[in-house]
Amino acid sequence: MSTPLLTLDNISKNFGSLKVTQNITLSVHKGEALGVLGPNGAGKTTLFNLISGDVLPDTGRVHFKGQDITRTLPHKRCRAGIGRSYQIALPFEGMTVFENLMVGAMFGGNHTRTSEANDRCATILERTGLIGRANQLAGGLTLLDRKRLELARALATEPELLLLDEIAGGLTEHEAHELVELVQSILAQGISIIWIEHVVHALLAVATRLFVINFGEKLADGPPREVMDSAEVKRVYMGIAV
Ligand SMILES: Nc1ncnc2c1ncn2[C@@H]1O[C@H](COP(=O)(O)OP(=O)(O)OP(=O)(O)O)[C@@H](O)[C@H]1O
Repeated sequence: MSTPLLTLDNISKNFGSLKVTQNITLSVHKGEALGVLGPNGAGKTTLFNLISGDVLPDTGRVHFKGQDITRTLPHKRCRAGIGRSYQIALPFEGMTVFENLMVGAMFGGNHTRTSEANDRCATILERTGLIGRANQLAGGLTLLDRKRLELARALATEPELLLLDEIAGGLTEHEAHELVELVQSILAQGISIIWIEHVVHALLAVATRLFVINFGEKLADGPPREVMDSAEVKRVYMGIAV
């Protein structure tokens, strides 16, 4: 098999006496959509923070495209191709939707010219259904549009690996369906994805593999159906006694 795009090798992280990530080993290959599941507080967002560099591990190594990035700063990881959305969207509220994207494109993208970044942002706004909101202030957006903007901003940084943190929560069925289609189109474009999501049916519509965490430890990693059918996953994640 080809070199993985991302590898976490035996990563651990404690916050004081709390063991939030325990000996996690994980690989993601180009073209994969890895779904991440786990109960509240299991350590899913911390896993993203360890990948994006917002948190540094106590032990273990992180590699991206074959390079050791264990101690690399977040902005450098972003420029290397790791884009992320945050669970709580915090756009620049006093800036327009378009300006928010431009910040991402100029910061993380590979554009030397503003006109290139402009074109790219317009394309992303079109794809994410935000083109009609381009000149609106981000602070006035609905929940769905805030989630779209969070994803659009991450896309503007031109990621090869996109980390999505609970983007479907709180959406109506129809809105979640639209979001799934958007994520599928991003995947089809060749961008690899890791998606933390409690809305399981949305996740299953996209994930090529599932990774389940419990108390910071890996509980399961494999094909989605197999993982969802596992007695241990049903017990821990869905609260079903088997
Ligand atoms: N910076 C921090 N300092 C101290 N404790 C933290 C910190 N970040 C996270 N934690 C704790 O680590 C544990 C795991 O948090 P994390 O946000 O990674 O879980 P999660 O699986 O994403 O949860 P949720 O599904 O509720 O979003 C929680 O108990 C949380 O309170």
